[in-house]
Amino acid sequence: MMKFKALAIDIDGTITYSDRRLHFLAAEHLRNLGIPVVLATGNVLCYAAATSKLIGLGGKVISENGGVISTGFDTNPHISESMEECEKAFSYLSNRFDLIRLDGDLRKTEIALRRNVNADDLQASLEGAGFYIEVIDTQFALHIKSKKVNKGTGLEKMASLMDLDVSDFIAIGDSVNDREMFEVAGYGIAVDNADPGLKLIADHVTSMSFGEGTVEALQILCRRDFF
Ligand SMILES: O=C(O)COP(=O)(O)O
Ligand SMILES: [Mg+2]
Repeated sequence: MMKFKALAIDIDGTITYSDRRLHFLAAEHLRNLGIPVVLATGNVLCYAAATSKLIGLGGKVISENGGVISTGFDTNPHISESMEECEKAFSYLSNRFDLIRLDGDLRKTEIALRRNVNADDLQASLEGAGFYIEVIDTQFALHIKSKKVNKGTGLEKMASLMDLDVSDFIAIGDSVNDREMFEVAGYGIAVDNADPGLKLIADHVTSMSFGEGTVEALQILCRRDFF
């Protein structure tokens, strides 16, 4: 059995309850795992970094769906150049839909929206408009994001910064924005509340949901010596 060297794990819907409250037992299991743990989220850097600090992890985070990557607290993040096209797509869509932006000016590389409109309708409206942009729904927010940037490209970048191969990682997640991370990691685990499409590409699906699913996954990984 190949030994994995690190874990990349989603935040919302994976180490939380359904209402985004942190699942303390999942956090404790992550803290005691004994290998590097990278938090990978669609949320902003300060959210990801604070979560890493409060859990007791080392500050390695992938935020904004791979757009902003940090290898530790108080280090300069790696920021993708994708906000300009997202802003153009947002302006184009704002003329057609009632869009409500989230996170104010905290976001550097993509735009998050309240889920008051349907992502598929926004995506359909962009077809033929010449944007290399996608609109995804994570069940927590809509994201207007570059197709060039995702948690998979973020994990590849993080792996190279950690002198690891991306296949050295196990990935755990719940949503459509975890797909590319599963595609590049060596092993992918979906919690039971996960998006059906993510479950189809996962190597394992837990029987439990949300944070309980992550506790179940980490117990299995440790019991079967995956690390
Ligand atoms: O920011 C979101 O929409 C969801 O965040 P997540 O990637 O941590 O689940
Ligand atoms: Mg999630």
